[in-house]
Amino acid sequence: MKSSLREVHVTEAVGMVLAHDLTQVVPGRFKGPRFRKGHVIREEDFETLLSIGKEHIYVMELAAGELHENDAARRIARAVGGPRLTLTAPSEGKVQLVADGEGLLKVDATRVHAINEVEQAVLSTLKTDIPVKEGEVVAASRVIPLIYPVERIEQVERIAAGGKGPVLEVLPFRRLKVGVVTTGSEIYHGRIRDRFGPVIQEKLQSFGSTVMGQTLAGDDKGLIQSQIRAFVDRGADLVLVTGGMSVDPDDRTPGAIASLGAEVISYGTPMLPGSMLMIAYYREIPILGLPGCVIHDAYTSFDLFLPRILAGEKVKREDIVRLGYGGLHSC
Ligand SMILES: Nc1nc2c(c(=O)[nH]1)N[C@H]1C(S)=C(S)[C@@H](COP(=O)(O)OP(=O)(O)OC[C@H]3O[C@@H](n4cnc5c(N)ncnc54)[C@H](O)[C@@H]3O)O[C@H]1N2
Ligand code: MOO
Repeated sequence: MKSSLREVHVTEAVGMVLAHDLTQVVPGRFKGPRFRKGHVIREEDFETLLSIGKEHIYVMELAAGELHENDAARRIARAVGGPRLTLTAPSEGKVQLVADGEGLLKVDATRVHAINEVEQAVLSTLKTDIPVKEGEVVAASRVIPLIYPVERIEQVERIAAGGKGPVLEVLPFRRLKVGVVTTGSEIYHGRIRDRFGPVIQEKLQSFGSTVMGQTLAGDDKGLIQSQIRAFVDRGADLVLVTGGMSVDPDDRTPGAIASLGAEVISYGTPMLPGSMLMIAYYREIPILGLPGCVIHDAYTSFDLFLPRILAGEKVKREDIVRLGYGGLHSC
């Protein structure tokens, strides 16, 4: 049997039950459901219904193998939503996935693309690897028609289940102890005031991590190395080395980190600002060489990688290489 969708003029529809949400748009003031699915039409609704362009309403009977848009949207959202995500109730046929707490959003773009290949299924997400806050909407699902074939939803469900882990999830941030080694003879000798410390302190604090200490190393390679080692020995989960990242002969940070015996993932990142960033691992602890721009630019390559490190991910060479495309922010 095929579903039936019978059209009834609003003035004839008193006592009938709405089959879907009806949207009102008042530009600049309101966009949302004016009447909800399940609402029983009353005479006093006529004027409003006609003013939002609804001369007819629909009486719907679903056949076997068919789903109401709300149920279809709910099933897509359930199929893709992983840990630390909650679903909202459908509204205007749309279900939202909301972060339960702050963390790093992971989205499997390949499966999102495959799901959107399914005719008239919609899964719209934020981009992967961004930090999200508690209560933030990270994705939404819906289908375009009011009545949707169940076999297409089953196709969506197969795609969602056919990969490693969920399509979407939020990884919690770990609370790290962070050591800061500040290079530069101008800081060491007190010629200028250090401006890295406060910036780093604030960024880490906003993620719930703490700076366990900051030491000054001048431009002395041996001192930079011993201070990094000392932080690692004292249990640092991350060491940030500030300044001295450019090509000047007395900029010693990259050389100091490399000759520690650290595994250097990259010195140089195709994102601006932050192209002189260095990422290395020493005894499994991430060591980041931070360029001067971190002091004055609100969003650099450091801000892109920090949330991933806080979520416990190890940065790989390919993560860095891929940053160039779309990586020009400001410089
Ligand atoms: N010839 C080239 N020049 C530069 C290149 C390049 O590839 N070739 N890259 C540019 C980019 S991009 C950046 S970013 C900077 C990297 O600078 P550094 O990280 O080496 O920073 P410094 O040279 O040590 O200092 C630059 C500037 O910032 C002041 N500074 C440093 N540390 C602190 C601190 N803790 N508190 C306050 N101020 C600090 C320092 O005194 C300098 O004035 O290189 C570009 N140049
Ligand atoms: O590391 Mo540099 O900003 O690209 O500012």
